[in-house]
Amino acid sequence: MDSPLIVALDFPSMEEVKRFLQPFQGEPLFVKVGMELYYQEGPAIISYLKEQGQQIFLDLKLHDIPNTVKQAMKGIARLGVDLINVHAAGGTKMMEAALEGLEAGTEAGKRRPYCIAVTQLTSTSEQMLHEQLLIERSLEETVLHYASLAKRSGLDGVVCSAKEVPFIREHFGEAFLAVTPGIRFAADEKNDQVRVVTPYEAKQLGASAIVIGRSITKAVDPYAAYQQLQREWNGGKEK
Ligand SMILES: O=C(O)c1cc(=O)[nH]c(=O)n1[C@@H]1O[C@H](COP(=O)(O)O)[C@@H](O)[C@H]1O
Repeated sequence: MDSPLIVALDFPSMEEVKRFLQPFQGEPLFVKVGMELYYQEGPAIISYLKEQGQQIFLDLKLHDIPNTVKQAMKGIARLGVDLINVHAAGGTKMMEAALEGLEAGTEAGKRRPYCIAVTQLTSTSEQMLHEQLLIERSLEETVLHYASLAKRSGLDGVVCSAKEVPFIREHFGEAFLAVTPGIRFAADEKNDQVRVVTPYEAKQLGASAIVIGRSITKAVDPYAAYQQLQREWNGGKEK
């Protein structure tokens, strides 16, 4: 992945995406298209963003029986996105099927999209894990276990909080991608996120890439906020 700063385009329409991207003209980004945008605009939004030279993380968090995921991934690979995700909770057979589908749908001679597995959503707390999901192990143990399932299935990495990246690095090395949402500037609201870190901390903790939405998209000046993101990632002091 070329750029480690992934901006979540969590907008309801292509018009709003165009408005947001206006100040970034001529500066291709790594963007994430998630459920809100993709379920409204479909493959057309991917074509548009590719024409604009953007790298694309298509965040659809697939989680279904292996055959359904495999067939869906064939179509996703044909869209020509750079990165896609599944839920590790789907298990190793589902993750292996995801890769088979991606390989089958990728044009000959091209690299298949990178595929990473969501471990525990960054909106999940340890308390929620125990009380709602009835998982007795600690959050770190669970993330590590799901990461080992992803690794065993041949996936390229995981989605987790930057807080868990040191454990991931210790067990799976530097090449295994650790893509981390739940990113906020120090002064920002957490909103629905729980396991939150700043861009500066995420870099220090060893994240491969960070995913950031509202701290940029809802900023008074999104372009200035993106520049702050770049500064922090490059070692600038937090404010
Ligand atoms: O897979 C994801 O991208 C994802 C996984 C996760 O555990 N937590 C998480 O927040 N995300 C996504 O990352 C983005 C975070 O957005 P903000 O909270 O606005 O920065 C959203 O689009 C989420 O859907």
